[in-house]
Amino acid sequence: MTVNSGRVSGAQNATQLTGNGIQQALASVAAGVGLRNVTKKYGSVTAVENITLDIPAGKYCCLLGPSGCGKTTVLRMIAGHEEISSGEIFIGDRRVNDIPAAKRSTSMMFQSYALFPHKTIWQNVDFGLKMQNVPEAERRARVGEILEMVGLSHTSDRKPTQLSGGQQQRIALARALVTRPQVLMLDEPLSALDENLRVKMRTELRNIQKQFGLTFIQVTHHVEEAFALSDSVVVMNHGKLDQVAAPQEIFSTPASQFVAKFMGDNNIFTGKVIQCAPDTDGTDLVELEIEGLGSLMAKGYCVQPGQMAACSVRPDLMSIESSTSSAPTPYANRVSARITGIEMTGYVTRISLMAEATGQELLYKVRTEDWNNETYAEGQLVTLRWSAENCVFLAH
Ligand SMILES: Nc1ncnc2c1ncn2[C@@H]1O[C@H](COP(=O)(O)OP(=O)(O)OP(=O)(O)O)[C@@H](O)[C@H]1O
Repeated sequence: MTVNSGRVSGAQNATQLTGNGIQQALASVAAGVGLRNVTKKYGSVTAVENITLDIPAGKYCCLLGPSGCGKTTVLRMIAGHEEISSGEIFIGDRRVNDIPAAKRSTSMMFQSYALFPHKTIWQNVDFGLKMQNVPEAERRARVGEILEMVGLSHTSDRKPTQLSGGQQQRIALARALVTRPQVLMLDEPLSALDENLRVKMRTELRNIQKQFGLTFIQVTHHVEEAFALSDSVVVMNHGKLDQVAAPQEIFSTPASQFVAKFMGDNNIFTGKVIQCAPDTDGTDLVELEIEGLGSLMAKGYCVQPGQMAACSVRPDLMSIESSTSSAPTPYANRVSARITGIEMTGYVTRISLMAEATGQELLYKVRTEDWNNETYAEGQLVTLRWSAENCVFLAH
């Protein structure tokens, strides 16, 4: 763990600083979480609908989705802060439906840190142990140990306002972990931080989770954050699970139009399935007829021809050629589009386009270094092209 000053502390040094004691203590209690057909209704509002989910012990899982999709409700139900309407929740082997929050062996870390302003850092971290009536000598050892783990022993006499945002966040983490929870819940823990600190702190969270083999479940609506942190991402849509998979899989093979859209920049085309042919890798090559654009080829699992469906292509997996080019290309998919905007964002340049025939807005992303060798200009008509392999068929 690196603090603002560049000093090395916490996660990287934890074993060295504290021996294996704390590592073993934390890792040995980490437990998986299971939800079985869990539903939550608030009056006529169904916040979470019949979800079944397994989060393995020692893994980092992010609940990702737009505002109101039910992420926080899932977190609160696991923690026991919200009663479930039906279904079952397990932490490790324990069915916790009827176990109150304080006895579930979970801890929650909030966006606002929720540190007590009038207590010292030491007292803040000690608070949970005191509530659990842990004997004083043990409390002293455990608070000292966890403060060392996050590299902030020297701040123990200070008040929270005398710490930086990043330090406060680390104290909030220490306070959540000092009780040695089986599962740590994190409710948007990074959203109060500025961009630079957010990236630094998410690396620290991930390092600590990995090094100590903890089970972390985090709520976020930031795609990049979920990708950077998670072993497994749970994408939620209107109270249901749309996709549960490793970040790489969600990025390369979104399971639904909703997931493809939520990733942000994907180009999505909606149309009718014309025909399918089995491909050598067990998937199907699917031909879609897109009104105004003609035929597009995608990879996925076929549905009944005639059915409406969609396909999605990432903006970095397209390429561009002059509309006057007559050279044959191996690309199955070609769309004529006009450049409407060029944005250099650093490593990547984003080119906005509009499909000439339909007016659909499209996005092409390219390494700035490569774009600088091109002579395309705003207003120019070009051809966007991409292969069937890079085009994901989306049945729903
Ligand atoms: N106490 C409540 N009473 C009534 N409806 C609620 C209550 N809490 C949440 N809801 C509703 O349940 C749905 C899911 O809410 P939830 O807070 O879980 O969403 P979320 O994905 O965490 O959203 P956000 O990212 O904005 O926090 C929403 O429609 C919300 O309005």
